[in-house]
Amino acid sequence: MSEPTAAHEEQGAVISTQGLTKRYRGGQLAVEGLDLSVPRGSVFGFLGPNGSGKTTTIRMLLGLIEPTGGSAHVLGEPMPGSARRVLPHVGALIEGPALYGYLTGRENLLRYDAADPTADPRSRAARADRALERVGLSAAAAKKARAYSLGMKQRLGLAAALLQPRELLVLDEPTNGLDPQGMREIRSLVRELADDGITVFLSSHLLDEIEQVCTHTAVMHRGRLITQGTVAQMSAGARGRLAVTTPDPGEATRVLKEAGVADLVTDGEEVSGEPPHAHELADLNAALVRAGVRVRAFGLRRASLEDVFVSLTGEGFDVAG
Ligand SMILES: Nc1ncnc2c1ncn2[C@@H]1O[C@H](COP(=O)(O)OP(=O)(O)OP(=O)(O)O)[C@@H](O)[C@H]1O
Repeated sequence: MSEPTAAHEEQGAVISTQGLTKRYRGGQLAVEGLDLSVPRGSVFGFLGPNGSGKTTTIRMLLGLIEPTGGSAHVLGEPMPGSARRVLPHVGALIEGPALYGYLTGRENLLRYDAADPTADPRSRAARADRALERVGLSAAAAKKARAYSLGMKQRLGLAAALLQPRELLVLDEPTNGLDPQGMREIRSLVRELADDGITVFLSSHLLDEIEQVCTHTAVMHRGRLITQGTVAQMSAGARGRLAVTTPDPGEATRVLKEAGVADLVTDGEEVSGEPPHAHELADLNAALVRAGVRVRAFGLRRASLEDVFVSLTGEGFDVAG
């Protein structure tokens, strides 16, 4: 087994990949030349439409499949070569947890714990109870898992991933299929885990989810990385849109067009467009008022990750890869 590669951890990267590539046997190039760097302590959102290569990347990071090119380091060690040493420090939840419906939540956790050869049986019950408490399932611990909602099942899966202390949690689409309440629960749980110092790497095809919970993000498109950085940097990098709310959208559109505002879109009482570089926003507002347009609200809307994606790929976010 090789020694930890200090260089990767020195940079503070919990996950780093260099030219990571996967071509499936059928010839499908699922991931191509991926250079990823996940800082320690981040909540890292791995974002991309369905089919963009997220699950394939996660499976390579966890050593479940071999890359066909490039390399990956997790916790400073090469994967899949050091999987046996690395994986005990990594909690993972991919493709929903495997649960026995006829067992209670607590019994399911005891089973998971018993499957871990390094777990001391004498402290098993205490570990299961602590994990249940951490994910807010103590009150439902004695219920059969088949009576759990999807959100509760997902939290039980997280509890299983948290039986041992972890440095890194890898979650593949953790809120997929959940109702809004279930989504909120998982998101707040992710924030709590991050506050406890665990680095969280989660994949999602939901832009607002990444904006709500993540500090950093990497955006995939057709197997390639198109950008990565902090969520704040990314939104700041893309230009926001000028948005005017008015009961006179027709007249507002005319005035704004004359003032050089491009890509004007009217949606009910809101007119939005690309703010012109040369213009002071105050002058635009003054022009509207001079023309008799009644302005209810006027301002720049922060760019969303969707704006970033569209500006980088020229495609909407709903594309199937
Ligand atoms: N075992 C496999 N054999 C062949 N092709 C595969 C295999 N698994 C995935 N692919 C293909 O690789 C590409 C990337 O798939 P992947 O599942 O990694 O994307 P994803 O971003 O995770 O999407 P989703 O959210 O839909 O799972 C897709 O075109 C998919 O059809």
